[in-house]
Amino acid sequence: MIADGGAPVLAVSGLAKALPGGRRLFDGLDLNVRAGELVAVIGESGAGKSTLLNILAGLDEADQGAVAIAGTPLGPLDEAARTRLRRERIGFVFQAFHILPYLTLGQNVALPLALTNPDARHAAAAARAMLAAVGLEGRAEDYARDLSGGELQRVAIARALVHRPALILADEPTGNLDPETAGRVLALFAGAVHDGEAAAVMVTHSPATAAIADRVLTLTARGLVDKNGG
Ligand SMILES: Nc1ncnc2c1ncn2[C@@H]1O[C@H](COP(=O)(O)OP(=O)(O)OP(=O)(O)O)[C@@H](O)[C@H]1O
Repeated sequence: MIADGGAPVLAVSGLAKALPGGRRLFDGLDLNVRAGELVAVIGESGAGKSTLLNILAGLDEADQGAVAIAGTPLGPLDEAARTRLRRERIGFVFQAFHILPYLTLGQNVALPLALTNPDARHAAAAARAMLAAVGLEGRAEDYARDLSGGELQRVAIARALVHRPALILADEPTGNLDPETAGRVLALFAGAVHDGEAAAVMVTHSPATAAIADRVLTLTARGLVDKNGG
């Protein structure tokens, strides 16, 4: 379901980014994503998809343009305020944000809550509920090191969603999964976005993964374009 009306959760306008050597990745990039909407970003290798996600998260700087998350512009925020916004408002399913092998599943999933809320009992209960929602009921005490790839990916999704972020950023959320597991993980991910009324941007190379999105946009040097070139 795509919510219509209301301010977008993610509002991006006029974004431009060039590499240190001068190669322009994109220019004039606009993107609005509303609550409950899942947008897939595809494009050639090296087009700048991961760079774009990093800019949306405030982890990298654009050369021009503006990004606002839940009405808060990133531009004027200092590093501490950006970190706080990230922890409170964004859920990440990134390869770089790996699940920690020597923590239990419950501890891994509770991490985003532990960073913002000192109520450990609430965090543990919320983590158990979120693990159950991704099909890992009763597994909170298991260690992450013993999990399969598909199970780990589900833990990563539970961790990205546990603090009910306004915005979810995902980089290849089904990377390295077999098609059947990938399908299950994706359905779960899309359901969580739609039910939780989060806005989500997901970068992928996989047409099957992109197919579950509400919109599929291709990253080009002139920004994000849809299938019809608009
Ligand atoms: N810190 C950096 N300094 C210089 N070049 C960089 C830096 N980070 C990324 N690049 C370059 O920017 C370009 C875009 O990289 P990015 O990872 O964003 O692309 P991508 O579209 O996500 O690619 P892929 O689909 O292969 O993951 C690449 O040519 C990469 O080599």
